Amino acid sequence: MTKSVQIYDTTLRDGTQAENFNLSVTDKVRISHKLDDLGIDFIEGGWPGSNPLAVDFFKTMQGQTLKHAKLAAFGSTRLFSNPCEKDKNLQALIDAKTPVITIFGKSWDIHVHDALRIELEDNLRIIEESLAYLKPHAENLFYDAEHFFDGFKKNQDYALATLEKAILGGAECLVLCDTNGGMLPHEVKAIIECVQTFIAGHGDHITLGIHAHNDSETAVANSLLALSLGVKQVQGTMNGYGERCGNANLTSIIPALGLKMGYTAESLKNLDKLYDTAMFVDELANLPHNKYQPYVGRSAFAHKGGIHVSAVKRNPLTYEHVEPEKVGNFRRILISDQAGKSNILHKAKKFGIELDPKSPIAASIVSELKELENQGFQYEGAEASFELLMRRAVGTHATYFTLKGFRAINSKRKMGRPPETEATIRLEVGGHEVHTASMGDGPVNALDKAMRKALTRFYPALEEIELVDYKVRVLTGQHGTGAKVRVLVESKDQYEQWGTVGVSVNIIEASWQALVDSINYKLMRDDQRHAKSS
Ligand SMILES: CC(=O)SCCNC(=O)CCNC(=O)[C@H](O)C(C)(C)COP(=O)(O)OP(=O)(O)OC[C@H]1O[C@@H](n2cnc3c(N)ncnc32)[C@H](O)[C@@H]1OP(=O)(O)O
Ligand SMILES: CC(=O)C(=O)O
Repeated sequence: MTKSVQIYDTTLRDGTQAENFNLSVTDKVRISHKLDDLGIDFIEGGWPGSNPLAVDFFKTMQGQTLKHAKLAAFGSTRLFSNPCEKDKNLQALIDAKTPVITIFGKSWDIHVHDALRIELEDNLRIIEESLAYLKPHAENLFYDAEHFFDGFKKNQDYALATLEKAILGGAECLVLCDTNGGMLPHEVKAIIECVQTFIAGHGDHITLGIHAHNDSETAVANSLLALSLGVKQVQGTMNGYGERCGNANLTSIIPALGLKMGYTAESLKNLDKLYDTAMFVDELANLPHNKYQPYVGRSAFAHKGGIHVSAVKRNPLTYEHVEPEKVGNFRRILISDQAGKSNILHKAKKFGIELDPKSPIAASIVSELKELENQGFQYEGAEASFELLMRRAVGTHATYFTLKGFRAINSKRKMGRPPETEATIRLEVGGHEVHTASMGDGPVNALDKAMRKALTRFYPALEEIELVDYKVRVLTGQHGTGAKVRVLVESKDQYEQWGTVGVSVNIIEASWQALVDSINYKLMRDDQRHAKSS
């Protein structure tokens, strides 16, 4: 028998309660369509009683069509001092004109006394009355029982009484919230079973949902457990964004339901869009992607240890719990001091380098790599430098220029005035000697400019290179300003982006190595492209 589940995404509401996670109306609209493409069933767009941005968003969405998802507006029960028809929050929910309305109410007695400062009976009234008032305005009416688990542990009868009032008010789904995120899986089971027995007497049209926060790192586990017990709706956010430590991460829950638990839902038909959706949300929120995230992280299927790589190449099941393609992710093989021959052979194939597994060159590349990594080089983020290293080892590299000497001068003449920097360089290119100079914002910038000035005469395509990132890392184990540094340079042209690395006790020398690799890589790739097209 197939089991169905409703996926309710609150990235646009609870997600935006996360520190540094902010979205404009346009971002929210774009994310809504992306979530709809993924097949999310319900998209909670915001709290219209809270801010004008949420109101604008719902207005904008009134003119848009979603293929599958239903939009939900979120708010609270009415203020005790207001009758429903005068409560601004309830009016804003109606004005949002969404097919779904979700309101939260208090389940925990201390919240009623200390946060709302009203009597327990009065809270029961506002829950029932608010829901009953909203009922005619919503196709689906959901009730978020805030702090349900904590409330249940402290005063079970009262927590259940709030649910009863929500049912009487007309809520069709009672969403049990672990608002403080403190619940552990073994506690969740007993509470859900008790609630299931309680609601069984109220007809089978009432369903349960779960909304878990991640303060104990158990939001996904608690949600999956709840679903396995028969809960029908799961609420969460993309990449787990949310108040404090975040919400249950739908990018982990959705694939678990589809690939491991035998559920059906629209988004489970589109699992291969999950990685792309997760990246899209990070991109619009302008937050760095968490590469270590399960399923959708860039490292989720990145194999580093030689033993792992060797086995994965023979059978991916040996070190992968699911196929990366199923969630739109892909397998990566990393190069580091933990690599073995299998990592090297994999890269050789990827770079189009012929390398006999039995040849001593493969083994010598592994030892050279380990020696260089020991000196501080790191190739995980500098694959272009590694490709050049491999080509030098097999003898298929080209020499585009030779250094005859460079000088970088940094002169500071007065306190409070910026220094002046200048670099001169002498290179030999195809039998010609070139000698150029350039000023720069700093010695590395001046050197980069002087080198390009010298080379673009011979290789005009170098003008296409853009330096997109320049990172310096002081390597531990050495002293203060005499420490070794590792420089990582990220470059791009119209075709691709590539990383190169340099290491030295001298930051200019380390930068020079990374810049030279970047230029050599560009020229090599252009040659390969020309060879292919001719
Ligand atoms: C568990 C959750 O994540 S719930 C969602 C939480 N999200 C947010 O708070 C973000 C949006 N919030 C807001 O924009 C504002 O807090 C508003 C507009 C909702 C309220 O703003 P203000 O009126 O200035 O009050 P404030 O921010 O101090 O919130 C406390 C008020 O909410 C009331 N309140 C809190 N929960 C509820 C509830 N479930 N039902 C009714 N009222 C509630 C409190 O009683 C208090 O009102 P009071 O001072 O009249 O007693
Ligand atoms: C409703 C909600 O966001 C919570 O209880 O966490």
